Amino acid sequence: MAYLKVSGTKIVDQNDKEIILRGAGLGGWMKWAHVESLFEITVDTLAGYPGCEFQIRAALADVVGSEKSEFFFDKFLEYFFTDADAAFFKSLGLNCIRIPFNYRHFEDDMNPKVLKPEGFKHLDRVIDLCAKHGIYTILDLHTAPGGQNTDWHSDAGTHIANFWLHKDFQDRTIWLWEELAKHYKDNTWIAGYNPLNEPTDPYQTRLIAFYHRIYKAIRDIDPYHALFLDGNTFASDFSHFGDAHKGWENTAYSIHDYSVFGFPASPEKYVSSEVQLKRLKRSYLKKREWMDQRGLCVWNGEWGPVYARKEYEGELTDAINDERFKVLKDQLNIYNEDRLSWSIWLYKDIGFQGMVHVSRETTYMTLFKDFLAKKHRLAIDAWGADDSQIRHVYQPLIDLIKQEVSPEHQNLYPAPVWKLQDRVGRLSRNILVSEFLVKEWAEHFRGKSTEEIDEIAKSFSFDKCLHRDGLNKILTENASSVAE
Ligand SMILES: O[C@@H]1[C@@H](O)[C@H](O[C@@H]2CO[C@@H](O[C@@H]3CO[C@@H](O)[C@H](O)[C@H]3O)[C@H](O)[C@H]2O)OC[C@H]1O
Repeated sequence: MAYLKVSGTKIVDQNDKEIILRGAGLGGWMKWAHVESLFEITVDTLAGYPGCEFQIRAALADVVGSEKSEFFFDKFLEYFFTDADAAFFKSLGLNCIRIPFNYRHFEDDMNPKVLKPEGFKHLDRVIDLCAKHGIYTILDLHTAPGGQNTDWHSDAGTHIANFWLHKDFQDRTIWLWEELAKHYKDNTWIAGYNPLNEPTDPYQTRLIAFYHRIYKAIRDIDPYHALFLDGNTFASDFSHFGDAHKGWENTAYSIHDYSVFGFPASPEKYVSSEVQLKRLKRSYLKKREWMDQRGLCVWNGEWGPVYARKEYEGELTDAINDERFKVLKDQLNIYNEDRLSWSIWLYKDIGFQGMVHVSRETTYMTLFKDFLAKKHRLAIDAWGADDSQIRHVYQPLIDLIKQEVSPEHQNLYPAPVWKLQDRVGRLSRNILVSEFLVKEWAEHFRGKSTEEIDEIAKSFSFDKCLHRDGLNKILTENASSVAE
């Protein structure tokens, strides 16, 4: 087998046959995002933890000691994706998994530029499992040193994307990709590298300069794999890329096409009206405009609605989710017309967005039941959250800023993606309140034996997961459907 490559607007195999990559992101695995699964403490669908991954890891080590803590995380990584997951994924007709990972698996901040070989243990395992089932993978550096974006998933503990302010963080990232390229350059099941998830560079130009550097660094070692470059401002904006693409071969460009209609913050009920469909399409076309003007290849690296849960949304759950499925189908219709490759967010979590999710009956979910309910009530995972129960608490702060700050200074970058209320939500809930809950999350493990900790981690294994059948059916129906 040979490498996939980018040819014009398409991804093709060695015979120049078009390969449309359709699959999902493995969020919440080698990079945690609260909502995603383990901790859903802040927002990543991982695991339901609060705060940032590094805070959670430290808090668990404080409570159970570093040996048991490492044991837990290792087991979590193992159970989270096994042969059964790969077989199931493939059975849906999907062919690609985007694997987000945190740089901390490979490098310690206190020992910079010294490779932790153990970082490859699970990444290699999952890439190989996928290959065994005929699934391509795309490696996504979701969390770079210093934080390449303003959100919790860059694991920086702050909303300042320091990656853009310290050359040292950028140098370390270049170094890491060189190590990854050395390790993976011969692996043809890897469809490509996605060097930086959702950058937010307020000045735009530093991102392009960084992409030139990373392109050269990777290409010097690995001339084979395709690169998937995210646009600025959470993969939504290529307006400052100019002619930069002329220096980059075998490169696709990644948009993240989340629609507000798929979230609790939707301004209205989604009914697939003509006006709504136009809005859905307009926002998608705007993100890919720069590529379309130049005949470049587009990959939708993240998208997808979030879902209501019976334990929180009660009787409204099914109606809400039917609406979200409508958004999903309408997005897919648009993508099919363009023969678009996509990676929905995400494969597995604790019930927010995943194609499969950990059952409420498992040890992890039982242990954290009340904690997760509190997190949900406090809406500390600001992204995708329903903040209706606590909005009144933060509204005075928003009003104060509106009253005291002149309108032209109220919308700070990453505006317009972050509006004033989003910024207040991220800083006050996602960062501040979350920080207070990190220790409470870790305390659930106090006194647990190694066997008990293993059982908690096992909650994430495929056989303990429920399937979001509505979502999976729609994905299967669209896995290979394209306009001729
Ligand atoms: O780790 C993932 C992370 O990559 C993902 O990032 C968020 C993506 O959405 C961004 O907001 C959207 C921007 O476009 C608007 O049109 C949408 O309405 C917004 O939802 C957000 O700022 C990013 O953090 O989120 C999920 C994480 O688990």
